[in-house]
Amino acid sequence: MGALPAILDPRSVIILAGLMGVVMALVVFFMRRSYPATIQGLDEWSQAPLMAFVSTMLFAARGFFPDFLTIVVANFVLYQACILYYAGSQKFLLGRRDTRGWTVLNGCLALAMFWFSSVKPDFETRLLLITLAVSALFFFHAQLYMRHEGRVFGKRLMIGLLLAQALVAGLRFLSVVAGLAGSSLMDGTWIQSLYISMYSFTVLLLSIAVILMATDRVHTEFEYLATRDPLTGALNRRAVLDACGAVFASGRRRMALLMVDLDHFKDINDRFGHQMGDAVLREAVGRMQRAIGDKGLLGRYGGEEFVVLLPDVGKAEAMEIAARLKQNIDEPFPADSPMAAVGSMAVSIGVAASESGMGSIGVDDVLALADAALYRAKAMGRDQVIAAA
Ligand SMILES: Nc1nc2c(ncn2[C@@H]2O[C@H](COP(=O)(O)OP(=O)(O)OP(=O)(O)O)[C@@H](O)[C@H]2O)c(=O)[nH]1
Repeated sequence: MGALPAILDPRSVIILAGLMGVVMALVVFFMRRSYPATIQGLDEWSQAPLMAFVSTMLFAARGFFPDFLTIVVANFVLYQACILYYAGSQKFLLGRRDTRGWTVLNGCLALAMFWFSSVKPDFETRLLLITLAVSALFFFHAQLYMRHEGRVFGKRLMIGLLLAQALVAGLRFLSVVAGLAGSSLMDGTWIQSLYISMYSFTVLLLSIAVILMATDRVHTEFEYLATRDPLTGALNRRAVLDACGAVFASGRRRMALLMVDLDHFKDINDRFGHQMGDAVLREAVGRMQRAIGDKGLLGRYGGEEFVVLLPDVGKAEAMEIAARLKQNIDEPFPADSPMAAVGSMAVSIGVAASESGMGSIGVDDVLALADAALYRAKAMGRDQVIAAA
């Protein structure tokens, strides 16, 4: 079996894989420069293929350079490249990296490679050790993504690649156990060719997966920025009006809108400063979100005025939600809160709801109805919920 003819010349494949790695490293490097700093991991992901390139050049020089370089250093650098890919994923997914354990393992591997190449040369044992270590690292790497899986194609591609790589390394390990290892890296056994070809494709596809994931993240961040109020994180006016328009266009029978305005907010600014006012606004939004839950959307209409869009909610439930919202806002600030000096907030709410469809009435008309109810709430002394006529 080990004597099956080579499908591909291992040395050419190794050099080609390394060159592909360099091209991909450059692509990720230039991406990193134009992407926002919030997209983490690109540094590691652009360095990893370069390291892989160095290691492949060393592997390809087997027979020309001393064994220490083409075995001990080459394997060390290759494993370090795999660790860097993993570190990039940790930063991308978790915002921090910790690969110390894997680096220590790599140090031990290097010692073993030295022992089994210079002191007691044994190709099979070297192969057993490195394939086991590679398989374990790729498996752990895949697991990291499985714990953070999203519906993003890049992530799924990443998981597929990492598992395939772990599997091929595992197969190569078993081939050694079964005595099919060949006698050196340049032996063209089928499993050797599979392993090396798989590796070269992985270098290319890993970088593509990385580019897909980072691009998707940038897209999500920009979308978030374009639709959110930067101070409070609530939807901005345009986004909430768009959402209202979409709900109206869907022809639902039941829906409700709340217009919410903090009472005497100017006093808070005047007495405690604008920054305290900002903190109070953020706190108010958090409390309102808790009252709304997944029943609807909250948008900042302007200043200290908010809109709550409640699709599929009738008048009675809208009044309940408004009451809960007011109750949450009324809750005094705890003594240990940075806003304790303010004491508490109050809010006025106007509610417009429909049980039987809006007929020819448009978004603007319903907003005007809710606004008129809010105006009445203010006129009647504030701190209350009023339903539109
Ligand atoms: N801190 C802070 N203040 C804001 C922001 N946007 C608007 N304001 C302030 O909100 C205040 C709103 O004042 P008014 O419209 O008089 O409303 P009010 O004092 O709440 O009075 P009523 O609504 O009538 O109860 C103004 O002083 C604005 O400067 C913001 O983003 N941060």
